[in-house]
Amino acid sequence: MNTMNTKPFTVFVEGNIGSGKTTFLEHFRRFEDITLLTEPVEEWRNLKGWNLLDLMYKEPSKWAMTFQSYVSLTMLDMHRKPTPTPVKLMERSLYSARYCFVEHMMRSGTLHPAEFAVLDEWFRFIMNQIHIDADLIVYLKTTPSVVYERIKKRARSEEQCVPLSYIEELHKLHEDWLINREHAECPAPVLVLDADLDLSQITEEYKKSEHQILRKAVDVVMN
Ligand SMILES: Cc1cc2cn([C@H]3C[C@H](O)[C@@H](CO)O3)c(=O)nc2[nH]1
Repeated sequence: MNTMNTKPFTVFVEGNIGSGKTTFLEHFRRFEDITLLTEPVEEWRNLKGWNLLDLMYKEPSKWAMTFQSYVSLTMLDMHRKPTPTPVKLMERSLYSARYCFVEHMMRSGTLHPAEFAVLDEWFRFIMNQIHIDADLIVYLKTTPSVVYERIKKRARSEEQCVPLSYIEELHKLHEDWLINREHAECPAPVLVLDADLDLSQITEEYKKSEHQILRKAVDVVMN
């Protein structure tokens, strides 16, 4: 239990669509000292009966603003959720929302510059007023062609029209952020895992992060 109400050791799990984030989080389900917060996709698929994810993929220019506004609200809710454990693992963050998805939608013209300006003001306000920070980012690094095949196999209905070019552009934005470190506002150390590995081999990769995350959890509890 995180009885001293200290801030938990916070980990963001980041990566492209289909990079295995949910699978990675499930690997930690068995540790009672870790709170897992998976991406609230089901909320994006059903907000009072509206499937915003599907609307966004079907008519991006019309629905990207609405979708990304709601994504940001649900991510902020996750960032703010009180955590009863010394460690908190979150799937994605307001950072990947801004630096990867919103950035791409602005660069590709899916978001009108005025819409982008509003989303960027919300992001800046939240960063200045609420101080959302990570102690560690786990980056599930993948090759676009590998995750593209997984997306096809996973067959989440809304994603079937996603072209490889979109995956490649999202990959580049993740690399700019997490490998080239282009955004100083998010200084957390990054642990890069090779997420191209298939399920049978990737457990070794997860064990690498397990040690680093759990050791930090002990530090948080002991100090
Ligand atoms: C923070 C954030 C997550 C996220 C996911 N998505 C999409 C990518 C996947 O198809 C689906 C689930 O991750 O939602 C998005 O368009 N914008 C996002 N922003």
